[in-house]
Amino acid sequence: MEKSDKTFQPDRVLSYFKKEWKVLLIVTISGLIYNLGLLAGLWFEGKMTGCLVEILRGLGQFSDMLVLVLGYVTAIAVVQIARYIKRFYVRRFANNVNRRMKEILYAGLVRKSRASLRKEGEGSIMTKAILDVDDCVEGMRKFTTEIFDTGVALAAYAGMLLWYDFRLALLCMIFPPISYMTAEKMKKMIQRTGAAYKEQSGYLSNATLDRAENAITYRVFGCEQERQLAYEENLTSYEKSAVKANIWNSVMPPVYRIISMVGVLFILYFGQKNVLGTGWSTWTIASFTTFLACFVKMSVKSSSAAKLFNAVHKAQVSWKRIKPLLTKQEEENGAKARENSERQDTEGKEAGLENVTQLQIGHLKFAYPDGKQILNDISFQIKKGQMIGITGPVACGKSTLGKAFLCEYPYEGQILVDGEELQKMTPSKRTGIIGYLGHDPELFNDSVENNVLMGTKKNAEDFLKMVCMDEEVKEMDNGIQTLVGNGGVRLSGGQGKRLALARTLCYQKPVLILDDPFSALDKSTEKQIFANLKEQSRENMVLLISHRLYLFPQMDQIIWMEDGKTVTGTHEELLRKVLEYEKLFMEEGGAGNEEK
Ligand SMILES: Nc1ncnc2c1ncn2[C@@H]1O[C@H](COP(=O)(O)OP(=O)(O)OP(=O)(O)O)[C@@H](O)[C@H]1O
Repeated sequence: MEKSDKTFQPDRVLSYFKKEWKVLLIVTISGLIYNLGLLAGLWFEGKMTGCLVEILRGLGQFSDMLVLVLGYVTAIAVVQIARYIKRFYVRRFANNVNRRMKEILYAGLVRKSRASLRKEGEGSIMTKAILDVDDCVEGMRKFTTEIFDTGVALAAYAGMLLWYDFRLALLCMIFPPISYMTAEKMKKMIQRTGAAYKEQSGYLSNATLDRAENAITYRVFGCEQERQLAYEENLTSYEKSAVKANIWNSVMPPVYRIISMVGVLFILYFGQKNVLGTGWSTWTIASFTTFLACFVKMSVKSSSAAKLFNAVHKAQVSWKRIKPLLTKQEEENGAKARENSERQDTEGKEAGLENVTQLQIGHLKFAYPDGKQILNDISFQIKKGQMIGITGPVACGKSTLGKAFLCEYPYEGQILVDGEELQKMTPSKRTGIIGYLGHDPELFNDSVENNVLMGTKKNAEDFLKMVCMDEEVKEMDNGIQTLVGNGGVRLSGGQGKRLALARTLCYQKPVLILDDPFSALDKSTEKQIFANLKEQSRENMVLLISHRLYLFPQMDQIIWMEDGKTVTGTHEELLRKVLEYEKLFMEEGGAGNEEK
């Protein structure tokens, strides 16, 4: 696994070029050889034409021609080999940058707060960001290629033209810049249509996800027809925007090429005057041929420079969008989380944990930005090795209390981790301390194994065993490599929950918040997993939110929540203090169900 590089700045394009300096050095050397070979080819072409004329006049030798032909063939061979090497390494450069950017991007998206993801639309942001990385890298690849294919070659051709006849050269060279300016003028249109296309493709991916995830609900409630129409509308807008963007992208390059070629007309007129000895310079046929060939090549190259503008403009739009997601913090967070998790594997499970001994919650108050006060003056403590059960009536704020630890929204009061305020910690430190499993298992369309490991190199089976899922997974079509579908659609509710729990346990954290992790399980599986969890979390602190109380006698402490306030105590104390708690516990079988 690649370690985080201190000097690397993920939000600077130059950093990606610097990181690939070795590959770019090979590109530079092969690019220079390629361009020198191209010039040599043109020089040989002119010389061969001149030699042919001499032979036809009976003044030249065939042996001279043979030497020129051999030189020409060698130049072409060198050009082709250098070209192959250059292209191979430019592609390699692009692949390396693409992989690096996507790694940082995934780390960023995985750690982005739910609130901001929801605001931007999860599907949309993911799809857009991945497309953006591709466009951006394509721009960087084209830029790297064109530096040699265009930049160096243009300078060499211009030098050669000026050397043959500077007046004619200056006259002809007016047109390529006009072609550049035209490309520059078209920039806004290409950017606008490109951005519209990206936006539509984001909407479409959202609509597709919505159709897949909520298909049954729409069918049951008879909204399928209406949803289908809405989807068709999305598809039509997407097609329209794709066609528009493509037209602007493909129509303009031929226009740029025609503009830059206009100089040929001047060469034919003034060039023949030079050959006849009545022009600005005195030329042979060979000089005329070389000049014309040089200009044609230069025009073709300048039209690719104009094309390069398009690619770079597109890349700029994409870069602007993904830049905020490519931050140093996210790069380090991703690397740190994986390193920690792998260290746990090699040095024993406790080694990678931050050493946290105590959590103190004092006068905690919380309200959602658009809502009423949900938590109102909550205080309790938890020590290393303890497990706390949190329960209370429906919608009393249990999940909200769990989420407060994620610091997605500001809270009042304190959550102190060994005396340090959680809210003031850096996100990377907080991520290293708080482990969280919410109602939504948040599974992605990959194998069972990858859903557990999320990039770490542990043994996924160990964690599947802890959540009593190892046998079930073995019986799946492709065992641990079985794809679970987007959001885990190919799994049962209980399997999805357990798989998410396995992932949470795989990324051991000192504080573990589990929001109703057993809701879709039968009692015997729940008991077994609970026993494994207790065993595994002797070095953690676990806050377990649940409606099912029959395991609560085994908790070190219980928090009863009601009206944003709490009553804290042992199970026995709660039975005495809170009538509602006693009632709920008895309804589940009471003492007969206790598992001391
Ligand atoms: N993102 C949100 N924005 C605004 N209000 C919210 C949000 N999430 C939850 N609420 C509100 O906060 C209150 C508490 O919700 P919460 O999910 O924390 O309760 P809960 O005790 O976990 O419920 P349950 O027992 O059903 O799991 C509810 O009134 C809910 O409507």
